[in-house]
Amino acid sequence: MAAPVIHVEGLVKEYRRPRRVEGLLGGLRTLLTRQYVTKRAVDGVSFALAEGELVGYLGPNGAGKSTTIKMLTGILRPTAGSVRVAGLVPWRERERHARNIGVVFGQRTQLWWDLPLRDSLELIGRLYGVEPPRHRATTARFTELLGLGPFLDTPVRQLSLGQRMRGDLAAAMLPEPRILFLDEPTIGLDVVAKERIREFIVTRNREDGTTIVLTTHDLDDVERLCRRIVLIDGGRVLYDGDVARLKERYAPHRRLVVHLADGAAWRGVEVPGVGRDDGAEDGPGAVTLRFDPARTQVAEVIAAVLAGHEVTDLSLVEPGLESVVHRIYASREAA
Ligand SMILES: Nc1ncnc2c1ncn2[C@@H]1O[C@H](COP(=O)(O)OP(=O)(O)OP(=O)(O)O)[C@@H](O)[C@H]1O
Repeated sequence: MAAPVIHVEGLVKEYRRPRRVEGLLGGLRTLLTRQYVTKRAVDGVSFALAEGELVGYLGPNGAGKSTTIKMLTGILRPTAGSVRVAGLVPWRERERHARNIGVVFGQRTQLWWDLPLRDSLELIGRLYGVEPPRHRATTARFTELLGLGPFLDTPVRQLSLGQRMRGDLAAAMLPEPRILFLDEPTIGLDVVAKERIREFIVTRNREDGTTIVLTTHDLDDVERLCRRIVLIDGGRVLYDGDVARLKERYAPHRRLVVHLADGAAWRGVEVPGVGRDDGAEDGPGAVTLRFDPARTQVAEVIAAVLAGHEVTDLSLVEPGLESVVHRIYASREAA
């Protein structure tokens, strides 16, 4: 990898909270004795991102995602470990760092609540000192791509969540940052708004080479946008790599759904390693087979099915990321 644009090494963040003792006397004791409980939210996370990567940073609730992002954006100072983003230490060189990054938090807005969206975008250009002609051109391009036109003159407080999110994304990208942090950018949006936002993210990454770190619980976002994911739980990295390889590792099987012609009976297939999928909820006239594509070729399975049956339809089902990730979380909980 060329020199990474984000380099995280042994990152640790501990939160310290006063230990609470119940009751009035307990409250007094809390104040007097000042005992603390320490919560290690991030526990030795390391990863490196090359310029232009688009990575999903995933994990269940409380895994430590937001805490990591807060350290990468310079909001929080780590307890231990190191972070460099575009060569800077985020919490130490906050102002210079802020010029390199864009941040969108799905639940909050950075737009001016009382101003029309158009004015917010204009102000951002001035704040970041973007040359006016360039700013006008970028605003026009993003207005078109994100469909902002119909509500540019509406005060931000009157925008729907989907409209506001599109406005927030435009605002974050107008200064053309090298790195974009997106925290749940599609939360609560309808499918059309989600798609528009995903398209915009992909385009910024491909066309402008923006490095993007995406935190989301929506695995459709990840399937659509990311080749690589970093999966964390309990503050530690569980997996870092290709989405495709993750599926191969945790869900190696494929499924072939066979729809039999009216009245045809299922007589089975004699191919080693191919069997009926016990977990599948087959409707009438449908049979689901399960096989490992590393051992058995799909063409072989199909040929065997067709040789012994009259079939109206066949469909091959790839494992979804959702089921793979659920399986990983569940195996962690059971451990
Ligand atoms: N300010 C804080 N003080 C104390 N503990 C905190 C604080 N912020 C987060 N935590 C704890 O740190 C852990 C990690 O929290 P974090 O918000 O980073 O998780 P997350 O992966 O972003 O979760 P979610 O998906 O629910 O947003 C959790 O156990 C959380 O309760």
